[in-house]
Amino acid sequence: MSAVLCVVCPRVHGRDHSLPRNYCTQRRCSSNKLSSKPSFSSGVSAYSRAVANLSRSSEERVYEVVLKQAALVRKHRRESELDLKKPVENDGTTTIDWNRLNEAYEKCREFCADNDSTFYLGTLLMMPELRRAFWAISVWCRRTDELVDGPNATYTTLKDLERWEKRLNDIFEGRPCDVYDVALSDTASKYPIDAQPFKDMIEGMKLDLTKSRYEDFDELYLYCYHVAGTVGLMSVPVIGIAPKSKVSIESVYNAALALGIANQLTNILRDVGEDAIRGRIYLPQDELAQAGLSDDDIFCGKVTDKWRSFMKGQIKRARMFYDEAEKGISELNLASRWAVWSSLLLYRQILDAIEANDYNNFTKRAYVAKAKKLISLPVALGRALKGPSKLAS
Ligand SMILES: CC(C)=CCC/C(C)=C/CC/C(C)=C/CC/C(C)=C/[C@@H]1[C@@H](COP(=O)(O)OP(=O)(O)O)[C@]1(C)CC/C=C(\C)CC/C=C(\C)CCC=C(C)C
Ligand SMILES: [Mn+2]
Repeated sequence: MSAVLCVVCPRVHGRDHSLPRNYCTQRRCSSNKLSSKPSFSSGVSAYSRAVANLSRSSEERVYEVVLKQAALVRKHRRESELDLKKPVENDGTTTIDWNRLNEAYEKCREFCADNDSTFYLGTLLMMPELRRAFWAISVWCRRTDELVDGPNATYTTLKDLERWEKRLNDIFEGRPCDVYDVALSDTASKYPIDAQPFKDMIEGMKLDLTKSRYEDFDELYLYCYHVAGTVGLMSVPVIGIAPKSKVSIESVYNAALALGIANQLTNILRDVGEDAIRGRIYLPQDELAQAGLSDDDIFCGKVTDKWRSFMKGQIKRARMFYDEAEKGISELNLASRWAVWSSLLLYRQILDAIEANDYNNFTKRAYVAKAKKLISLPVALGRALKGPSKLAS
């Protein structure tokens, strides 16, 4: 075993890199390191914490979130087994306004159908109760993104995002502010979802207000975690892990995280031209330089051989994250596997469309035709019907 440059992150690992994905194994190593460390809450100063954070890779920092989310699931399972967390029964003093709740979810459905048609199609393949939860989560994500990407984004300040975070706390504490929040508040009360990934998404949007370049993939990975990997972490507690699954909860969360990252890398590659118009380049600067490309080449938007070759590498990396995500889908509850497979297959096809456009993502939008989307659905169903892996991880 020799030290080899990682194909995904820019570091050198002492691992057998004949494995298709080494970053995952590397992540496991860091999990060992993390679990043997004293907890940060045990008297370490904020300064040392900041220094410790600087010396850790983005993957290590994100993996720490994964460990915490997995620990929460374990705690929730224990509590349910002990019957400590009985669903709150209505004692007659609280009246649930079912009409208002149904209206709220209906509003979310409309919003999701209008703004995120690919994910909306996926939700239609879920059971009605889960579908509603996903509409509520999806609407919150889209509205959060709109704060920094929507028509009024130029007026959004860090203060606004802080207010948005306070409002999130209210949602989780059962004090919804508007009709869409009513639905998310209800979803948060029904599923063991944690506010952390939602807060982390808001942090990602803060990055969008302050940052328009990413030095290397490590920086970009952290951005992708914030704006998209978080969606994977929000989703697992709603979908649930198959009772027969023998793999660790962490590995399922890792796969969900990978799906979010893969989707975001795909978004980035699809939107290079649109982002450049807004002065944003979500591509690793060091890799652009290695390919002999500069910001000006992106702003000029000329498809050259250098660009094609650079794009091939970026597409390859995005596909690796999809491969990582695939490994976890069969561990999810059967009722949602079809939806997850579909959304993965549909989104991944955008990468094929970029190739079909001869890598012109400056002026041509890569899109997947409706017929192609529909053909993917039975393929997704076939894959979904395969059960959890027999081997424990
Ligand atoms: C084990 C395993 C594989 C589990 C699967 C877990 C799972 C369901 C993961 C979902 C991952 C997912 C769909 C991530 C979305 C990532 C994404 C596209 C984020 C976008 C951010 C910013 O994008 P940008 O501004 O660059 O691009 P636009 O041009 O604006 O699009 C987002 C826009 C954030 C908003 C995200 C959403 C609206 C997506 C919400 C999706 C869900 C809640 C999941 C729906 C899941 C299914 C299966 C249908
Ligand atoms: Mn956006």
